[in-house]
Amino acid sequence: MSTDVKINRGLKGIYFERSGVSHIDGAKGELSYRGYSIHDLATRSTFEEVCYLLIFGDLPSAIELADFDARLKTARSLPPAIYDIIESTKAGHPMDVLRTAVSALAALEPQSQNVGEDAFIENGIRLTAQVPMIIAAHEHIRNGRAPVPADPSLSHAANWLYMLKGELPSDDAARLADVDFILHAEHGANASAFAARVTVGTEANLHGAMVTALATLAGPAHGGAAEDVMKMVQEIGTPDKAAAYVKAKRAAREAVTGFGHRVYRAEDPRARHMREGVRKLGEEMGAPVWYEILQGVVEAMKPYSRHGLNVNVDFYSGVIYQLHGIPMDLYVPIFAIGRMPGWVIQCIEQQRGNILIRPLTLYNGPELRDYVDMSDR
Ligand SMILES: CC(=O)SCCNC(=O)CCNC(=O)[C@H](O)C(C)(C)COP(=O)(O)OP(=O)(O)OC[C@H]1O[C@@H](n2cnc3c(N)ncnc32)[C@H](O)[C@@H]1OP(=O)(O)O
Ligand SMILES: O=C([O-])CC(=O)C(=O)O
Repeated sequence: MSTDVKINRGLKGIYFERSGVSHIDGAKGELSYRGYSIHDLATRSTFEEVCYLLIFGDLPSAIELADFDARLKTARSLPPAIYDIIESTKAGHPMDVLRTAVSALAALEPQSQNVGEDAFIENGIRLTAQVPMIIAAHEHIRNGRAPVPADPSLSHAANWLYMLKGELPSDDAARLADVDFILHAEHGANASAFAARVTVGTEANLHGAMVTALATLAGPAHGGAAEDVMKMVQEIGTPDKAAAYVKAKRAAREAVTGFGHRVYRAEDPRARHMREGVRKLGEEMGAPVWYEILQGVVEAMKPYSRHGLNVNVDFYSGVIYQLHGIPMDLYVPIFAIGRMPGWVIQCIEQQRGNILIRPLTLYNGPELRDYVDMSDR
């Protein structure tokens, strides 16, 4: 057993592949998709345009966008058996229900077994349209209501809110959801995209990779952070208690949720758009206290920021969802709605010139020893 092997636990700082999709400059706190700054995309683009950009590599022309939008809208349907599966699992966490339903779609829709780039694009577009339908249907079914059918006249974000709430969202609410999806759409070799790539590396189909990605996103160190931030804000209760909360967490050497990132050593560039969203929405709704609590935590964390420890994308998103009256356990599924195109393109990149992803673990168990029969143990 070699002892001089360098082990990179958590694959920190390791390049395992090349990717032409998103670029993250962790030191400067910059992010771009296909060469376009996240700030331009968040202020000037729509989620549909960003999906097209991520999957096909360039911003769409008006005709290309209309065609892509029509494909997404045509895909807004679920086999009836999915509603039965949601009914029988309705008491579970929405992320478990979503993952189970996506897994069932693989068994129910024969085209999900197809592999190759065209199949991944086709199945990726279908799943991108179906994922919000599953989440919204579950929310209605668990509350004893019938699911709200999709409205083909609405954008992806507006239709999501319409299916969830059963009423047309305001333009501002739809745009905020649209921006949220754009900001969450893609982020390189994050844990869930990496997990999806591992699945595709075995030549498995896209639905299998999406199940892997959903399972991986659910954890509190990744997509689960927004839900935990909202719980933290509720626990803190009033802005004057934020400093004491942070002090106690740091004294116990516990992580403050919504802070920290494997790659960023400056503020996550996505956070600024969500921060502005919380501030504006809180003021408009006469509930500025949530924003004030969050800013109290940011202030109290400053002495601990020597490693560039800063807020990440999910520090502000939970409060936006709360102000929209969305249940806390839907926060991770909302992240998944936005991340669909990122996962799809990561899987497409993986299967171009595919290679099995199979690193090594350095053995540190017992030396070879003699087998002892049961009667002698
Ligand atoms: C969309 C996303 O997935 S973004 C991430 C969402 N997750 C969260 O918000 C959960 C809270 N954050 C964390 O748990 C971590 O920051 C992670 C898991 C995201 C990243 O962890 P790592 O890459 O292992 O962080 P890393 O080890 O480089 O941390 C550097 C230092 O900052 C500290 N640190 C990191 N995150 C936090 C935090 N949230 N609160 C307090 N201290 C922290 C570490 O303890 C470490 O300090 P030390 O050197 O004195 O021991
Ligand atoms: O990149 C990461 O490690 C996590 C993250 O911010 C994301 O997936 O959006």
